[in-house]
Amino acid sequence: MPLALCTTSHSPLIGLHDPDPQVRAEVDGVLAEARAFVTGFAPDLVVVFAPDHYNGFLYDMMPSFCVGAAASSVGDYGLPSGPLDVDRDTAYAIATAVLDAGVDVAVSEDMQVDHGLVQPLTFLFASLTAVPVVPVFINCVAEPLGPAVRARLLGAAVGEAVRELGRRVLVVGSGGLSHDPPVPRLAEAPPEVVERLKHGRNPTREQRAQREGRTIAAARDFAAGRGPFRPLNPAWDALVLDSLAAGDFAALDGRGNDWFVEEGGHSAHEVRTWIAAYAALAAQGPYEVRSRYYRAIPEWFAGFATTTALPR
Ligand SMILES: O=C(O)CCC(=O)/C=C/C=C(\O)C(=O)O
Ligand SMILES: [Fe+2]
Repeated sequence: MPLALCTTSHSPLIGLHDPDPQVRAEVDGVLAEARAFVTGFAPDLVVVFAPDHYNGFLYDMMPSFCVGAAASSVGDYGLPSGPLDVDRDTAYAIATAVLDAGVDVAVSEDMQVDHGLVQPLTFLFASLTAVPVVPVFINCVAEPLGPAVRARLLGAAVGEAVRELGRRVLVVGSGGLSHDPPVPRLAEAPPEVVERLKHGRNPTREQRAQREGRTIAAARDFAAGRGPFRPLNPAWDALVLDSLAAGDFAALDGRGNDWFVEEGGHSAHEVRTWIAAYAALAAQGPYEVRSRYYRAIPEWFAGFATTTALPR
């Protein structure tokens, strides 16, 4: 049954701290091509593997993976807020099949999602509700993290589940490759940030503006070569892209979490969403990458990449 894939980096800084206009236009062109690819495929369901940045998933209860049976966008970084058109029955069918396959996934009847999930929907559909969606959260920031291979097993189980549906399913992976933006870490956070990481859902408009202002200021520093952030790593990004394009999951399966951080920065764990999406596609058999774009964009704190792929 038809399946297609689009993976893309996201960045909260898009539109708020842009690179040179030529670079912005280049990325807009790539995303327009991805949109055309998706329009041509005409999915009737979108399964999105995405992280969260302490907006919907906090330390009061942090699962490794969670399938949303209902979800709404918090509207961070100027993105649209409100409900997604979640296909609840299919969300439960996928969660049940994934559990049966031995991957412990949580379920949410009220998932809050942030730019990590919303941006790819706006890139590809310009809307939160154009096509029914099943959101699949993958924890990529809140330590302790399980090994990245678990994301592959999750993706493979989701791929097996959607194979049974007899529908046109687009799988999406959303996350940067190498990048080290200022996402707080519990172990080194001051008390007021620890409190936010545990109980900081639904911040006030002022609190959200403050957080977003700090991210923009950090991006200014990073683009100017200042600050404590790890550099982007185009060579590592190429290794990840090459491995996924070749279906060589073994190149990533055996890697420890420290490897991802050392090579790509703390948020490089977001490549778990790409691993899951490609593993879902691989569940259908051999695949072929149809487009691949990469550019290191410090203004967005991102080794920014977008790929599309189809079964061979
Ligand atoms: O608490 C905050 O607002 C931390 C900043 C933040 O969420 C940054 C996110 C960055 C990305 O999503 C990214 O570059 O992938
Ligand atoms: Fe992110």
